[in-house]
Amino acid sequence: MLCVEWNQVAEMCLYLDDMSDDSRILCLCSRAFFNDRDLYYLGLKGIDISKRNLTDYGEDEDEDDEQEAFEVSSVSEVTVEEAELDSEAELMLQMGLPVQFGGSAFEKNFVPPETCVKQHKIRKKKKKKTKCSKDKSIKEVMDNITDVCEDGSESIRDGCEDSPATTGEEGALDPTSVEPSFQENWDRYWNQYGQGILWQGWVTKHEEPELSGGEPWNCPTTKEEWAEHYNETYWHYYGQFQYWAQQGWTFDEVSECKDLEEADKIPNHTVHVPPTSTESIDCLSDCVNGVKNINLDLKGMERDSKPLSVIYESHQMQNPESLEAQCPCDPDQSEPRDVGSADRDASSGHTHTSQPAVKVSRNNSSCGQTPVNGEDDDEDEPPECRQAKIKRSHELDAEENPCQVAAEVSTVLGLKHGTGQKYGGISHFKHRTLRYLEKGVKHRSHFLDMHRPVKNRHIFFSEGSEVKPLKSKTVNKKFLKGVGEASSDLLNEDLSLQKVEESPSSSDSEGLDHCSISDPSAQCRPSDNKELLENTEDPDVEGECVSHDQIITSPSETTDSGSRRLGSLLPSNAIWCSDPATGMEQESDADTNLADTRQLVSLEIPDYLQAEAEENCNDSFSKAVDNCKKKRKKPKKKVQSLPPEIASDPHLAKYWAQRYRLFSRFDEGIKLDEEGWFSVTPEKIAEHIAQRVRQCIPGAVVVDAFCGVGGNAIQFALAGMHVIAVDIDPVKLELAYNNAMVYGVADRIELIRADFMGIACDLKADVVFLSPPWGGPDYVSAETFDIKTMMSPDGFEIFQLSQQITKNIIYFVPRNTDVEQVASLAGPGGQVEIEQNFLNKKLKTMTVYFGDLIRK
Ligand SMILES: C[S@@+](CC[C@H](N)C(=O)[O-])C[C@H]1O[C@@H](n2cnc3c(N)ncnc32)[C@H](O)[C@@H]1O
Ligand SMILES: C[n+]1cn([C@@H]2O[C@H](CO)[C@@H](O)[C@H]2O)c2nc(N)[nH]c(=O)c21
Repeated sequence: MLCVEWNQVAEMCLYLDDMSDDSRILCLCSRAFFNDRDLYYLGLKGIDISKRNLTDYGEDEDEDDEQEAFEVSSVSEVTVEEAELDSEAELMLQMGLPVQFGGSAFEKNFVPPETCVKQHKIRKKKKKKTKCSKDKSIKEVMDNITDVCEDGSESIRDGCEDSPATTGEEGALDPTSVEPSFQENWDRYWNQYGQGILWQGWVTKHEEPELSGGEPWNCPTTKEEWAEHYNETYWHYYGQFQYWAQQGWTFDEVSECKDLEEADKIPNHTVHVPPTSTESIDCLSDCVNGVKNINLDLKGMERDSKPLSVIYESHQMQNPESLEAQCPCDPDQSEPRDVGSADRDASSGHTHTSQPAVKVSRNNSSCGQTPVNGEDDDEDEPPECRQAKIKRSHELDAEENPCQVAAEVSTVLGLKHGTGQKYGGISHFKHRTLRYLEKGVKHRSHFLDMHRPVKNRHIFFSEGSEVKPLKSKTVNKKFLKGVGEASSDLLNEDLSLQKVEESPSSSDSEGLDHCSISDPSAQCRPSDNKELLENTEDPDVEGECVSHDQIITSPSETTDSGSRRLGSLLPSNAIWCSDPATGMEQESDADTNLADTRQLVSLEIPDYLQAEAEENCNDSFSKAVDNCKKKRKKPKKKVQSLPPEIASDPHLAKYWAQRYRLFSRFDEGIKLDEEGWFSVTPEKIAEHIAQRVRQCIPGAVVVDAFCGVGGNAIQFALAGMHVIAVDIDPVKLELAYNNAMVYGVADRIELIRADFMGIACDLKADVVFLSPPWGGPDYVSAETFDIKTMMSPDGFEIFQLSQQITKNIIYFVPRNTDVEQVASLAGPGGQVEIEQNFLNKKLKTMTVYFGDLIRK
C-alpha cells in the first residue's frame, strides 16, 4: 500500500555565490504521510501501558526526542486493547495533555470548561454508573497506591493526580483543576485569535467557501459541520495553548482596535458561536465568551483563501544561525537589523517561478507579536509562532529580516538549514527563495509533529502552579534501567528463557562463528542456531561457503535482464555463501570477526514485557487489571519469546513494541540484531520508497548499498525489482537473508558482503539506495545533522561513488539533516526532491531523490 497522502509542499531555489542564476539548485519539498497505528498497537498487545510510560514502547522511539515522556498516570485507564486513539489524541498524550482534548477521543468525552462544569458533572455521574467495573477497581487501587509515580518521589495523589497534564480522566476533565490564570489567558487568546483560526481552518477545508447561502454557522447545510469544526478547532488550540503555556510561553495581547485599524478597516461580521451538540451548544458559546464579539475579516480571509504562492526571500544566508543571534525578534535586541540596499538589490528579480508569487517581507513591527487580523495566513499559528509574525507585502523592504525568514521556513516546513560544508566545491548560497506549492501548508503543519525546538522560554505560571513539567529524558532512561534491574526476579518461564540462553543469537559470538570463518568449506548458516532458522519458510536453508578470489559474476547476470544486470568485482578475500535451495550466494570475509565484539549482556527481562506477567504479580493493581481483562473475555494471547538482544537490553523494549511496524510479518520469523532494531526502515516507509522507484523505473536493478537486515531490500524486491544488497557486516546479511525468506523474495535479492566504498565502482544498476549508519540513535541530539561529518562513511564520499553507478540515487537521511547541504549534492543547476516522511503525523525521516526519481 502506498502512503496515505503525498504532497508537494514547496519549491526552494538556492542561488550559488559567484554564479549565474541559471546555476541555482531547485529543491522540491514534499511530504509523504503514513499511518501504521494498527501495527503499533499490535506490538503493544500484552503490554500494560497503564503501568508504564508509552514512550518506553517506542511511539517516540528516538533517544533524544524533544517530545518528552508523559506520565504514566495520564493514561492510567488506557490499556492497549481499548487504546483506539486517533493521531490527534495521541499527540495530546505525548504532549502531556489529557486525551480528551484530542480528536475522536475528545468527542466521546466532550467537556466544555467553566460554565459547563455542573452540567458536565451530572452527565459524568450518569456515565460513571454505567462504566466498566474496571474503572472502579482501578480507581480503588489508584487510591491506595502511593508509589507508582515514576520519579518515585511523589504519590499519584500528591504528585500526579492534581495536574491536568498528567492526570487520568477525572483530574483531566475537571476544569476547576486548571489554574485560573491559565484559563484567563486562554480566554484572552481565543478571543483575540479564535475567529481567525476558525475561519482559516474552514477556508482550508473548503476550497472556496460559498457565502451566498449565509455564513457557514448559520447556513442549515453547513451548520452542523461548522459546529464540528468549531469543536475540533477550539480543543485543538486549547491543547496547544496549554502545552506551550506549560513550556513557559506567554503571548502578548494586542489591542483589537489597533489591529483592526491596521487591517485596513475591514468590514465587520459577527461570528456566532454555533451549536456543537444539542447538549453543549449554549454552554460552549458561554465558555468561549467574547468570541461573539470578534470581528471577522471576510475580506482578508478571502484573500487568504486564494491558493498560496508565497515566496520567502533571504539573502546572504551564509550563516543563518549567527544571524539568528541578532534577530530583532529577540526581545533582548530592540534594534532592527538593517538588511541594506545591497540585499535589496540582490533580491530583485530572483523570483524564478512559473507561477505568480507574492514576496513576503518581514516587517519589524510584526516581529513584536502584532498579528494583523485577517491579513495574514499565519493567523492560526500556535503560540510559539506568534512571536514572529510575517506580514505580506508586495515588495521587499529594508526591514526584511533574513534570519526570521529562515526561521519561518524551518518552523513551517520543519526543515533544518545548517551551515555545513556544501558538496562539489559549492561555497555557499547567496540567497534562497521558497514558494509554497500547496494551499494551507502552514495550517496543516500545525497538526504535524516536526520536533520543533522550543525557544524563548518565559516564566508563565506562578510558583504555586500545579502544572507539572514534563518528565525528562534522564528520568525516563533511569526508569528503564531500574525496571530492567528490578524485574529480573519476575522472569516468566513462558518466555522461553532457557531457549534464549541456549540458543546463540545472530549477534552472539557463537552464532557468528559459523559465518566469520576462514575455512571456506564450512557451513555458512549456523546449523545449530534454531533461533535463527526457525520460522523461515524453508527449513533447509543451510548453504555452503565458496571462496572466490576473482571477479565474480552474480547468478543474476545470466538471467534475461540484459545489460542492466550486475557484474561485480569482489574483494579478493571474499567468501561467498551459496544457498543450494535458492541459488543465492552470500559472501563472508575471512578477516572479519565481529563476533568478538558482541556479547549477551544479561538476560533480565522487564516484567512489563511479559505478556502474562500479571499472574506473578500479587499487588492489587495487577489484580485490578487482571479483573478487567477477564471481564473483557479476550482470548489469551500466545506468549512470544523475546529475542535475546531485546531481553538483554531494556532500552530495546521500545523497538520490540514496534516490531510489526518494522516488519508486519514479524511473527513469521523475522530476526534482527541490535543495530537492526534501531536502524531498520519502517515497513510503510520502505514500501513507499520502493513504489516510487517502481513508478519511475519499473523493473529496475537497485543497489541497496547498506542493506542492513533487509527492510528496504525486501520492499524493493516485493515491488518487482532486482536487488543487489550490500553490507559490510555478515550478521546483517544473515538476517537480511532470513527476513527475505520470510517475505518470499530471497531469490530476487543478491547479498554481497563487502564495503560499499570498495566495490561501488564495479557495480552497475539503475538506482542506488543509500541508507548508511547515522552514528546510532543519538543522531537526533544534533540540532542539524551534517551528512559529511556525522555519517560514517563520509556522506559526500558515499554520494560521489554512487554517482559513478547512476544519477538515480535515493538518500535516506535523518529528519534533522541540513537541507542546504543535501541540496548541494544536486550540483549547480541541478534538482533534488526532499521528501519528509511522516509516520502517524510525526516526522520520522527524510528521503532525498535525485535524477529521474524526482517527481515533477
Ligand atoms: C542503517 S543500517 C541499514 C538499514 C536498512 N536500510 C534496513 O532497512 O534494514 C546501515 C547498515 O550499513 C552497514 N554498513 C556500514 N558501513 C558499511 C560499508 N562501508 N559498506 C556496506 N555496508 C556498511 C551496517 O552494517 C548496517 O547494517
Ligand atoms: C539510527 N537510525 C535510525 N534510522 C531510521 O530512522 C528512523 C527514526 O529514528 C528509524 O525508524 C529508522 O528507520 C536509521 N536509518 C539509517 N539509515 N541509519 C541509521 O543509523 C538510523
